[in-house]
Amino acid sequence: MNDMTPPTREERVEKLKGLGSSRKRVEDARFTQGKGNYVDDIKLPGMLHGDFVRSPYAHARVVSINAEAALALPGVVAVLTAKDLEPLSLHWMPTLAGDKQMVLADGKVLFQGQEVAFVVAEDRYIAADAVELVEVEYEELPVLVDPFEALQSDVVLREDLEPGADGAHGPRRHHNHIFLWEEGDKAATEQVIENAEVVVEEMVYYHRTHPCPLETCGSVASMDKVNGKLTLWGTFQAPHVVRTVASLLSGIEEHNIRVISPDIGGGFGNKVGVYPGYVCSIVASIVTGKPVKFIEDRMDNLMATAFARDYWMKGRISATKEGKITGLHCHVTADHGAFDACADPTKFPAGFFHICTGSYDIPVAYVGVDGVYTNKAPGGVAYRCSFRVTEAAYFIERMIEVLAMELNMDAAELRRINFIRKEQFPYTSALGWEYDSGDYHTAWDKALEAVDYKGLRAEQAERVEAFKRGETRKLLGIGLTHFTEIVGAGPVKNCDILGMGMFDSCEIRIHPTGSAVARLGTISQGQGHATTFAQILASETGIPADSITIEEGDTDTAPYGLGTYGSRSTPVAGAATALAGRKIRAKAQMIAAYLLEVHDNDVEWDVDRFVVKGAPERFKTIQEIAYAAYNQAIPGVEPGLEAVSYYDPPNMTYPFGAYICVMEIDVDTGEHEIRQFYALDDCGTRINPMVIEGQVHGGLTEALAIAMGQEIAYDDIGNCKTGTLMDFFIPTAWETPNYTTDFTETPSPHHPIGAKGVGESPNVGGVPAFSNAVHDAFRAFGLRQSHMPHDHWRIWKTANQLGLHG
Ligand code: PCD
Ligand SMILES: [Cu+]
Repeated sequence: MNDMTPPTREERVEKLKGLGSSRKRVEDARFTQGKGNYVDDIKLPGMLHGDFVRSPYAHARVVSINAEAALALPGVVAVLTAKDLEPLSLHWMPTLAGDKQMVLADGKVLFQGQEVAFVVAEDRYIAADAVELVEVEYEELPVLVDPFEALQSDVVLREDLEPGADGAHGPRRHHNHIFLWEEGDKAATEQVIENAEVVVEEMVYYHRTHPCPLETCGSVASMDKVNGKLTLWGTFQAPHVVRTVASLLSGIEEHNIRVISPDIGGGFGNKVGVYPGYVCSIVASIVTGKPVKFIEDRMDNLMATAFARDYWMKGRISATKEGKITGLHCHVTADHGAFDACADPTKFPAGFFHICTGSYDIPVAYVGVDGVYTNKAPGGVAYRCSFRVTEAAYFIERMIEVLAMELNMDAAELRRINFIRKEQFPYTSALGWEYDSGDYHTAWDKALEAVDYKGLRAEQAERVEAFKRGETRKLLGIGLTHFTEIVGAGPVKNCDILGMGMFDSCEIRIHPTGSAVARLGTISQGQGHATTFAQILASETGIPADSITIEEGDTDTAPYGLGTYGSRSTPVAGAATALAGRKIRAKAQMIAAYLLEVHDNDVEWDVDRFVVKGAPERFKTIQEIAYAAYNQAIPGVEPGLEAVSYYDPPNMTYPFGAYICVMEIDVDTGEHEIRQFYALDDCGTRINPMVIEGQVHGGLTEALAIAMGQEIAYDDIGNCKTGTLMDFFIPTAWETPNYTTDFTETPSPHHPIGAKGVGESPNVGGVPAFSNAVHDAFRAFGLRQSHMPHDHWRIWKTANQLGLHG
C-alpha cells in the first residue's frame, strides 16, 4: 500500500475509536504518573486550614464552648461556632431531602462525630492541636440507635421541629418520625396475599454501610473581596447544584460564584450532598479574607459523612403452588439518622425503592416506607446504586429465594417462570414504572449455561451428602441474582433535586482545524468520561476521539447540569452529547452541500464525511467542513461550528443483569472462598467495553465488601464502632476473586444511541448474588434468612445455630 491509497471505510471507522471501541482511558496517563489534580493538591498563597471539634457523644446538650485556650495557640486564626454562623443564617442548612441540618452544633448534638466548632489555623497541624484545646461541656441525653425503639420513645431527638407539624414529605405520626411514603394498591395486595395458596413473610435487613471513597471529602474556598467573586474547589459530584445552593444560602449572586470539581478520587454517592465543612470553609474565607482549605481525615469521613442503606424491609410475597407470583407487599423502616439528608429526587423520599418488583411480572404490589430519626450520622446516599435500588434488588432477590425454599422449587426455575417476557416491553410495573426494554430469558439462559448450572446443583447435592457422612466440612453455595436497575434520572416532569430539574447537557466546539472540545454538566470521579464521551462524539461527528477534549466540573465553562450519580451520565448527558453531535452534523451538511455545489438532500453522511449521493468520489470530510465553517463565507449559514444540547429524557433506562456466585463455606471457621463469579450485564449499546468491564469489576468488589464484611456499626450508646479502616472492611486484591464478565445488548428504545447506565449495576446485582450464595449453602439445613454482612463470625454463628458444629 503506498501513501496515496485512501483508507478503506473500515480503517476510517477504526480511526475514530467511536462507539463500541475499547479505547484506552485517556485520563490514566495522568493518574498513573501521580499527575492528578485533587482538591488537596490546591495550594493558594496565604491559605488557612480548618478542622472540626466533633462531638464524642451521640446525644447531648452543649452547655458551653470555651475557645480561649485554642485561640491563644500561636497560628490559630479563628474558632467558629453556631453563634458566629447564626447572624449569617448559616448555622443550619437545607438538606437534599427537604429537611435541615445543623452546620455547627446549635444547643445540642445528635450523633457521634457531629461538627461542633470549626478551628481555622495557619496549618493543618496547628488546627488539629487547637481542636484538642477547645473545651466543650456536654450534658448527656438518652440515646436512640434503634429505629423501632425511636418510634416508640418519649425522647425527642429533633427539638427544632414543631411536634405535630408535617415534614417535607407529609404528616409525621411521632416526634421521631420523618415520613410515610407509599406506592401501589395496598388493599388489593393484602387481599391477594390473604387468599393466596402460598405466602412467605420475611424481615430482610440491609445494614448501614458507607461509600468510603479513597479520597475523603474536602473543599477550598477563596473569597476575593476586591472583585466579589467566590471560588470554591471541592469534591462535588454535582458542581452546578453546589453553586446554586451556595448562592441561595449566602446571597452571593450566582455569577459571582465559581465552583470547580477537579479530579475526584472516587465518589460512590458520598460526594453528592453538601457538608458542614464546605459551608465552614466558605464562611471562614469570608471572615478571614484568606483562602481556607478543609480536608477530612478518614475518621471524619466514615463517622460524619453520608452513610448508605440501613433499611429494615419486611416483605410478604404470595404465589400459586406452581410458583407463579401473585402479589408483593413490603414495609420498610428506614433509619435516616439525625437529619434527613438522603440524596433522592424530591418527590421520592425512598428513592426508586419501588423498583422492588424486580425483573418479575407481579400483578399487584404495595410498598410503604417509614423514615425515622435516630442518633446516627445523616445521609442515605446511593453508594453505587441509583436511589435505593440496591436495597430493592436485595429485597426481591432474597424474597424469591425464600419463596423457592417454601415451594421446594429450584430458584433459577422460579425466576424463569416469573420473568417479564420480552414481548411485554415496554412494561408497566404494578408500582408504576415503565421498563423501557429487556430480554431477561435470553440473559438468564446464557448465564446458567455459562456456569453449567445443572452440573453445579448436582455437585452441591453430592456435597451435602458427603457433609452428612462427615467426609467434608465445606458446603457449596450457588448465589443467583437477576436484577433490574433503573437509572438516568430523570424526566424533569417527576425528577428534581431541591426544585432543580434533572436534565443534563453538552456543549461542543469544533475548531477550524477539525479538532474539538466538549463540555458537559456531569463530572467524572473515575468513570472515564474523558474517554467515553469523546467516543460518542466521534461516532456522531466523524472526528477521531483522540482529537476531542472532554471537560467537566468547572461551572464557569461547563453548561448547567445536575452532575454524576445514579448512573445518570450516560443516559442523560450521554444523550445530550449525541444530540449535540447531531446538531453539528446538521450544520455540516449544509456547508458540505454548498461546497459540493449540490442540494442539501443530495449529500449523505458516511463515517467522517458527507458524500454526494451516487457519486462516492465527491465528498467533503468533517475537517474540510470545519475549516470552511470558519474561513469561507457561506450564504445563509453563520460562521463557526458549535452546538449545545440540553436533554430531558422521556424515561429512565432499565439495565439488567444475571449474576451467579459459586462459594465454598467452611462451617467450622466461617470462612468463605469464592470459586467463581459470573456477571452478565445488559446496558444496551456499549460505548466502551473495556471501561464497562472495569466498572463491573469495581462494582462487584464493592458488592463483595458490603455483603461479606463492610458495615457502619454502633453500640447502644451511639458510639460508632467502625470509624477507621482497621474495623471498616475494604477488600484488597487478596480477598477479591476473579470475575468473568459477559453481556447481552438490548438497546434502550428512547435513548439516542440506545445506551443505558452500567456503573451501578454490579453493586445492585452483586450484593444479592454474594448473599444468596451464603444462604444457598445452608439451604439444605433450613436457613431462610440471616443478616449481612456475612463475615466469618456471622457465618460461624449461622452454622452453629443450625446445629452443624456437632
Ligand atoms: N452503555 C454504557 C454505559 C456506560 N458506559 C461507561 O461506563 C461509565 C459509567 O457510566 P454510567 O453508568 O452512566 O455512570 P456515571 O453516571 O458515569 O457514573 C456514576 C456511577 O459510577 C460508578 N462508577 C465509579 N467508578 C469510579 N472509578 N469511581 C467512582 O466514584 C464511581 N462511582 C460509581 C457510582 S456510585 Mo452513585 O454516586 O452512589 O449514585 S452512581 C455511580 C462511563 O464512563 C460510561 O461512559 C459505557 O461505556 N457504555
Ligand atoms: Cu441506593
